[in-house]
Amino acid sequence: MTENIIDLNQINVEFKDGEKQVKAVTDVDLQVEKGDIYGIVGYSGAGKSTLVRVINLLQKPTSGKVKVNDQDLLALKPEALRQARTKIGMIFQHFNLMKSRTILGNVEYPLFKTKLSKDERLKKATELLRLVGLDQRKNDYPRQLSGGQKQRVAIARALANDPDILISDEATSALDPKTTLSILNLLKQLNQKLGLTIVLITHEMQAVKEICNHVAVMQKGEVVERGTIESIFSTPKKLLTQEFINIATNVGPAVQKVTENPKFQHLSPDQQLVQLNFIGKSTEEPIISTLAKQFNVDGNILFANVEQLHSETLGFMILVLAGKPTDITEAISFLKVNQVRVKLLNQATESEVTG
Ligand SMILES: Nc1ncnc2c1ncn2[C@@H]1O[C@H](COP(=O)(O)OP(=O)(O)OP(=O)(O)O)[C@@H](O)[C@H]1O
Repeated sequence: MTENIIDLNQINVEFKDGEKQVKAVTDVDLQVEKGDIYGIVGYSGAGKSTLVRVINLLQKPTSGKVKVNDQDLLALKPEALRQARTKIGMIFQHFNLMKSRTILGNVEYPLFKTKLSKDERLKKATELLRLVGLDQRKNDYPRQLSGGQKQRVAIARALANDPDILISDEATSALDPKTTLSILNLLKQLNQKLGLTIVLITHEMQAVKEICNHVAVMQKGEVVERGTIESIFSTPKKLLTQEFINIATNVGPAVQKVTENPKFQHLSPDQQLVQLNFIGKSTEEPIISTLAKQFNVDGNILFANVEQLHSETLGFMILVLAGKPTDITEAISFLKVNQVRVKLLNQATESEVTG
C-alpha cells in the first residue's frame, strides 16, 4: 500500500487585498506519496506558491485539513509545529543565502538550533556540501559562486535538518537550461539516495518532464488536471495542459511554424496536414510505411520528436499525408485503431479525430 506523506484536503486560501477578497487557492486536494517527485505547474498567479506554503503552514489556510507525516499540522502546539517544519525543507528562485557567511557558514546556520557541538555542525555541513558537489568551495562566499552553485548551497542548507520533504519553489527559474538540468538531476539523485519526497513548483512543464512522477496543473487557484507524468503527457484533457505539453515537447512552436507557412495553407484535396501523437507500443510500429503500403498514402514528415518518460515512449509528428481523399480517411481510421491521436491541422477549425 502506498503512503501519503502529504495529504491536503479541501484547502482554501483567501487574502484581503484592500477592499477586495482574493481567492488564491480554491478547494484543492493534494496527496503526495512518500518518495515521490510531484510537480505543480501553472502560470504566474495560479496559486502554486500559496498552496505549497500551506504544506508547512507558512501560509495558514482559510479552511481545509493539512496532514503531513501523519500529523494534523493545524492541531499542533507552536513547539511541535516548529519541530514538524524542520522536516520540510524549502528552496527558492533567489537562493536567499547570507552574503556575509561562507558557504559552509550558510549550511551550518540551521544547525545552530540543534544540540550538535560546533565540530559536529561543521562536519555535517561539510558532508552536505559534499553531497551537492561543493565541499571544495566551502570557504568561499556566495558572491564567488555561479547561480547553479548558489542553488546547490541552498539545497545543502535545506537538507541540514534531514527533512523528509523538500519543496522547490521555482528553484531553477533563474538558471540557464544547462544549469537547470544539472540542478534537476541533483534533486533526482537526492530523491533516490535519501528517499526524499520532492514537491516541485514550476511554470515549465520541461522541468516536470525531467524528474517528476506525478503532476498537477493549476489555474486560477484550482487544480484543473492531475495524474502520472505518462498519462498527462499522452492524454492531456485540458487546453491549458496541452499548451504546457506542446511547449515542453517543442510541438507548439513547430505547429505554429508549419501552419503559418503559406506553402501548407492551401493544400490540394489530395493532401492533409496532420499532427500525430504516438503512445507506447505505437511508437515501435512502422506506421508511416504501413500507410504507404496498405493505403497508398504517403507521409511527408515536417517535424518529429520522441520523448522517453520513465516507462513510456511518446512520439510527436507533423506530416502531410498525400493520397486519394478516401484513402486518407481510411489511413486516419487505421491510425486511430493503432492508438495514434490524430489532429487535422489547417482546417477552418483544427479538429481532433481521435483520442
Ligand atoms: N499575501 C497576499 N496578499 C494578497 N494577495 C496575495 C498574497 N499572496 C498571493 N496573493 C495572490 O494570490 C494569487 C496566487 O498567488 P501565488 O503567488 O500563489 O501564485 P503562483 O502560481 O505561485 O505565481 P508566481 O509564480 O507568480 O508566484 C495571486 O493572485 C496573488 O496576487
